[in-house]
Amino acid sequence: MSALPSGAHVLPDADAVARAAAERLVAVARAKQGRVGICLSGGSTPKLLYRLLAGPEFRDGLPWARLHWFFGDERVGDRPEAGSNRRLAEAAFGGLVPEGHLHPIPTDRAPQACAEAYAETLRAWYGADRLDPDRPLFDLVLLGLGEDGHTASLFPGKPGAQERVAWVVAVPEAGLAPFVPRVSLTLPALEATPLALFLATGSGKRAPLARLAAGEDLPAGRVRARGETAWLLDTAAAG
Ligand SMILES: O=C1O[C@H](COP(=O)(O)O)[C@@H](O)[C@H](O)[C@H]1O
Repeated sequence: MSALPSGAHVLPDADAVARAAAERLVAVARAKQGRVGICLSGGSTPKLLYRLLAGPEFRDGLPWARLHWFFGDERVGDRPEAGSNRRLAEAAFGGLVPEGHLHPIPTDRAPQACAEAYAETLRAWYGADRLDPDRPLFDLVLLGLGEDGHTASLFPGKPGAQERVAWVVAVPEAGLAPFVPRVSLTLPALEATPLALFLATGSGKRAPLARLAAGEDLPAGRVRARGETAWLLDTAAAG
Protein backbone atom coordinates (compact mmCIF):
# COMPACT_ATOMS: atom_id res chain seq x y z
CA MET A 1 0.00 0.00 0.00
CA SER A 2 1.21 3.53 -0.81
CA ALA A 3 2.03 6.06 1.90
CA LEU A 4 -1.14 7.80 3.09
CA PRO A 5 -1.97 11.04 4.88
CA SER A 6 -2.07 10.75 8.66
CA GLY A 7 -5.50 9.89 10.01
CA ALA A 8 -6.17 7.48 7.12
CA HIS A 9 -8.45 4.47 7.56
CA VAL A 10 -8.51 2.02 4.67
CA LEU A 11 -11.75 0.13 4.08
CA PRO A 12 -12.53 -2.56 1.51
CA ASP A 13 -14.73 -0.53 -0.85
CA ALA A 14 -16.84 2.59 -1.37
CA ASP A 15 -19.81 1.03 0.43
CA ALA A 16 -17.69 0.41 3.51
CA VAL A 17 -16.44 4.01 3.38
CA ALA A 18 -20.01 5.32 3.24
CA ARG A 19 -21.03 3.02 6.11
CA ALA A 20 -18.12 4.13 8.29
CA ALA A 21 -18.99 7.79 7.58
CA ALA A 22 -22.66 7.15 8.41
CA GLU A 23 -21.67 5.55 11.71
CA ARG A 24 -19.46 8.50 12.64
CA LEU A 25 -22.23 10.93 11.70
CA VAL A 26 -24.81 9.09 13.82
CA ALA A 27 -22.38 9.02 16.76
CA VAL A 28 -21.76 12.78 16.48
CA ALA A 29 -25.49 13.51 16.27
CA ARG A 30 -26.41 11.30 19.20
CA ALA A 31 -23.57 12.52 21.43
CA LYS A 32 -24.81 16.09 21.34
CA GLN A 33 -27.94 17.57 22.84
CA GLY A 34 -29.72 20.30 20.94
CA ARG A 35 -29.07 21.28 17.35
CA VAL A 36 -26.31 19.66 15.36
CA GLY A 37 -24.60 21.37 12.41
CA ILE A 38 -23.25 19.17 9.65
CA CYS A 39 -21.36 20.59 6.69
CA LEU A 40 -21.69 18.39 3.60
CA SER A 41 -19.06 17.98 0.91
CA GLY A 42 -19.78 18.32 -2.76
CA GLY A 43 -19.03 16.11 -5.73
CA SER A 44 -20.30 12.61 -6.32
CA THR A 45 -18.55 10.66 -3.54
CA PRO A 46 -21.14 11.46 -0.80
CA LYS A 47 -24.02 9.96 -2.84
CA LEU A 48 -23.63 6.53 -1.24
CA LEU A 49 -23.48 8.06 2.22
CA TYR A 50 -26.67 10.06 1.64
CA ARG A 51 -28.45 6.96 0.37
CA LEU A 52 -27.42 5.05 3.50
CA LEU A 53 -28.47 7.86 5.87
CA ALA A 54 -31.90 8.04 4.28
CA GLY A 55 -32.26 4.26 4.06
CA PRO A 56 -33.77 1.79 6.53
CA GLU A 57 -30.53 1.02 8.33
CA PHE A 58 -29.73 4.54 9.54
CA ARG A 59 -32.82 6.69 9.00
CA ASP A 60 -34.53 5.92 12.29
CA GLY A 61 -31.35 6.26 14.33
CA LEU A 62 -30.83 9.87 13.31
CA PRO A 63 -32.38 12.77 15.23
CA TRP A 64 -33.49 14.54 12.03
CA ALA A 65 -35.38 17.22 13.96
CA ARG A 66 -32.11 18.41 15.53
CA LEU A 67 -29.91 18.21 12.43
CA HIS A 68 -29.01 21.21 10.30
CA TRP A 69 -27.25 20.65 6.99
CA PHE A 70 -24.82 23.09 5.41
CA PHE A 71 -22.59 22.88 2.33
CA GLY A 72 -18.85 23.23 1.89
CA ASP A 73 -19.16 24.44 -1.67
CA GLU A 74 -21.54 24.90 -4.57
CA ARG A 75 -21.49 25.49 -8.30
CA VAL A 76 -23.06 28.82 -9.23
CA GLY A 77 -25.07 29.72 -12.31
CA ASP A 78 -27.62 28.23 -14.59
CA ARG A 79 -25.84 25.18 -16.00
CA PRO A 80 -27.67 22.17 -14.54
CA GLU A 81 -25.17 19.81 -16.17
CA ALA A 82 -22.48 21.27 -13.87
CA GLY A 83 -24.18 19.58 -10.93
CA SER A 84 -25.62 20.92 -7.73
CA ASN A 85 -24.61 19.82 -4.27
CA ARG A 86 -27.90 21.10 -2.88
CA ARG A 87 -29.97 19.07 -5.36
CA LEU A 88 -28.01 15.92 -4.58
CA ALA A 89 -28.75 16.26 -0.85
CA GLU A 90 -32.38 17.24 -1.42
CA ALA A 91 -32.98 14.29 -3.70
CA ALA A 92 -31.43 11.87 -1.21
CA PHE A 93 -32.94 13.20 2.01
CA GLY A 94 -36.35 14.09 0.61
CA GLY A 95 -38.90 14.79 3.30
CA LEU A 96 -36.63 13.71 6.17
CA VAL A 97 -35.21 17.22 6.63
CA PRO A 98 -37.55 19.60 8.45
CA GLU A 99 -38.37 22.91 6.81
CA GLY A 100 -35.52 25.38 7.29
CA HIS A 101 -32.93 22.75 8.28
CA LEU A 102 -31.24 22.52 4.88
CA HIS A 103 -29.07 25.59 4.37
CA PRO A 104 -28.04 25.65 0.71
CA ILE A 105 -25.49 28.06 -0.74
CA PRO A 106 -27.45 30.48 -2.95
CA THR A 107 -26.69 30.26 -6.65
CA ASP A 108 -29.05 32.82 -8.12
CA ARG A 109 -26.75 35.86 -8.23
CA ALA A 110 -23.11 36.73 -8.88
CA PRO A 111 -20.65 34.45 -7.02
CA GLN A 112 -19.47 37.22 -4.68
CA ALA A 113 -23.05 38.05 -3.70
CA CYS A 114 -23.77 34.34 -3.16
CA ALA A 115 -20.68 34.07 -0.93
CA GLU A 116 -21.70 37.10 1.10
CA ALA A 117 -25.24 35.79 1.53
CA TYR A 118 -23.96 32.42 2.73
CA ALA A 119 -21.53 34.04 5.14
CA GLU A 120 -24.55 35.82 6.62
CA THR A 121 -26.39 32.48 6.91
CA LEU A 122 -23.41 31.02 8.78
CA ARG A 123 -23.10 34.04 11.06
CA ALA A 124 -26.80 33.78 11.92
CA TRP A 125 -26.40 30.05 12.67
CA TYR A 126 -23.33 30.70 14.81
CA GLY A 127 -24.70 33.80 16.50
CA ALA A 128 -21.49 35.78 16.10
CA ASP A 129 -19.29 37.09 13.32
CA ARG A 130 -16.01 35.86 14.78
CA LEU A 131 -15.07 32.28 15.40
CA ASP A 132 -14.48 31.46 19.05
CA PRO A 133 -11.70 28.88 19.46
CA ASP A 134 -13.81 27.21 22.16
CA ARG A 135 -17.02 27.04 20.18
CA PRO A 136 -17.05 25.30 16.81
CA LEU A 137 -19.16 26.41 13.87
CA PHE A 138 -20.09 22.83 12.90
CA ASP A 139 -20.25 19.52 14.75
CA LEU A 140 -19.02 17.61 11.73
CA VAL A 141 -17.50 18.63 8.40
CA LEU A 142 -17.50 16.15 5.52
CA LEU A 143 -14.93 16.77 2.80
CA GLY A 144 -13.94 15.32 -0.53
CA LEU A 145 -10.68 15.23 -2.43
CA GLY A 146 -10.27 16.37 -6.00
CA GLU A 147 -7.77 14.76 -8.34
CA ASP A 148 -5.74 17.98 -8.18
CA GLY A 149 -5.76 18.02 -4.36
CA HIS A 150 -8.62 20.48 -3.95
CA THR A 151 -11.24 20.19 -1.27
CA ALA A 152 -14.58 22.01 -1.22
CA SER A 153 -13.81 24.52 -4.00
CA LEU A 154 -10.39 25.49 -2.64
CA PHE A 155 -8.17 24.77 -5.62
CA PRO A 156 -4.37 24.64 -5.69
CA GLY A 157 -2.90 27.96 -6.74
CA LYS A 158 -6.18 29.87 -6.46
CA PRO A 159 -6.67 32.65 -3.92
CA GLY A 160 -9.55 30.98 -2.04
CA ALA A 161 -7.16 28.35 -0.68
CA GLN A 162 -5.11 31.12 1.00
CA GLU A 163 -8.05 32.85 2.68
CA ARG A 164 -7.64 32.97 6.44
CA VAL A 165 -10.24 35.54 7.50
CA ALA A 166 -13.48 35.27 5.50
CA TRP A 167 -15.65 32.20 6.11
CA VAL A 168 -16.92 32.00 2.54
CA VAL A 169 -15.33 33.04 -0.75
CA ALA A 170 -16.37 33.35 -4.35
CA VAL A 171 -14.29 31.22 -6.70
CA PRO A 172 -14.73 32.82 -10.12
CA GLU A 173 -12.49 30.26 -11.86
CA ALA A 174 -12.59 26.61 -10.86
CA GLY A 175 -9.28 24.77 -11.11
CA LEU A 176 -10.92 21.61 -12.44
CA ALA A 177 -14.00 20.68 -14.50
CA PRO A 178 -16.78 21.59 -14.43
CA PHE A 179 -15.35 25.04 -15.09
CA VAL A 180 -18.18 27.00 -13.59
CA PRO A 181 -17.84 29.64 -10.88
CA ARG A 182 -18.13 28.28 -7.38
CA VAL A 183 -18.68 29.44 -3.83
CA SER A 184 -16.60 27.77 -1.17
CA LEU A 185 -16.22 27.74 2.56
CA THR A 186 -12.67 28.65 3.54
CA LEU A 187 -10.19 26.83 5.72
CA PRO A 188 -11.11 28.75 8.91
CA ALA A 189 -14.77 27.77 8.50
CA LEU A 190 -14.09 24.16 7.47
CA GLU A 191 -11.68 23.74 10.36
CA ALA A 192 -14.09 25.10 12.98
CA THR A 193 -15.30 21.62 13.88
CA PRO A 194 -14.26 18.90 16.28
CA LEU A 195 -14.28 16.37 13.43
CA ALA A 196 -13.44 16.70 9.75
CA LEU A 197 -14.01 13.54 7.76
CA PHE A 198 -12.57 13.18 4.27
CA LEU A 199 -14.16 10.56 2.04
CA ALA A 200 -12.08 9.45 -0.95
CA THR A 201 -12.85 6.43 -3.09
CA GLY A 202 -11.68 5.10 -6.43
CA SER A 203 -8.32 4.95 -8.16
CA GLY A 204 -8.54 8.58 -9.29
CA LYS A 205 -7.77 9.65 -5.72
CA ARG A 206 -4.57 7.65 -5.49
CA ALA A 207 -2.31 10.30 -7.02
CA PRO A 208 -3.51 13.22 -4.86
CA LEU A 209 -3.32 11.01 -1.75
CA ALA A 210 0.26 10.10 -2.59
CA ARG A 211 1.11 13.78 -3.10
CA LEU A 212 -0.44 14.64 0.25
CA ALA A 213 1.38 11.81 1.98
CA ALA A 214 4.63 13.09 0.46
CA GLY A 215 3.99 16.41 2.18
CA GLU A 216 3.02 18.45 -0.86
CA ASP A 217 1.15 21.60 0.11
CA LEU A 218 -2.31 21.04 -1.41
CA PRO A 219 -5.54 22.61 -0.11
CA ALA A 220 -6.95 19.28 1.14
CA GLY A 221 -3.81 18.70 3.17
CA ARG A 222 -4.11 22.03 4.95
CA VAL A 223 -7.35 21.20 6.73
CA ARG A 224 -6.77 20.77 10.46
CA ALA A 225 -10.00 20.29 12.39
CA ARG A 226 -9.97 21.36 16.02
CA GLY A 227 -10.21 17.75 17.18
CA GLU A 228 -9.72 14.99 14.63
CA THR A 229 -9.11 15.07 10.88
CA ALA A 230 -9.71 11.58 9.51
CA TRP A 231 -9.56 10.10 6.02
CA LEU A 232 -11.89 7.26 5.07
CA LEU A 233 -10.45 5.59 1.98
CA ASP A 234 -11.26 2.52 -0.03
CA THR A 235 -8.51 0.20 -1.22
CA ALA A 236 -8.75 1.57 -4.76
CA ALA A 237 -7.89 5.05 -3.50
CA ALA A 238 -5.32 3.89 -0.99
CA GLY A 239 -3.38 2.05 -3.71
O1 LIG B 1 -15.41 19.49 -7.39
C1 LIG B 1 -15.61 18.86 -6.40
O2 LIG B 1 -14.99 17.69 -6.21
C2 LIG B 1 -14.57 17.26 -4.94
C3 LIG B 1 -14.43 15.78 -5.10
O3 LIG B 1 -15.54 15.36 -5.87
P1 LIG B 1 -15.89 13.87 -6.21
O4 LIG B 1 -16.93 13.97 -7.28
O5 LIG B 1 -14.66 13.21 -6.67
O6 LIG B 1 -16.45 13.28 -4.98
C4 LIG B 1 -15.57 17.69 -3.92
O7 LIG B 1 -15.05 17.49 -2.65
C5 LIG B 1 -15.95 19.13 -4.06
O8 LIG B 1 -16.88 19.51 -3.10
C6 LIG B 1 -16.54 19.33 -5.38
O9 LIG B 1 -16.92 20.63 -5.62
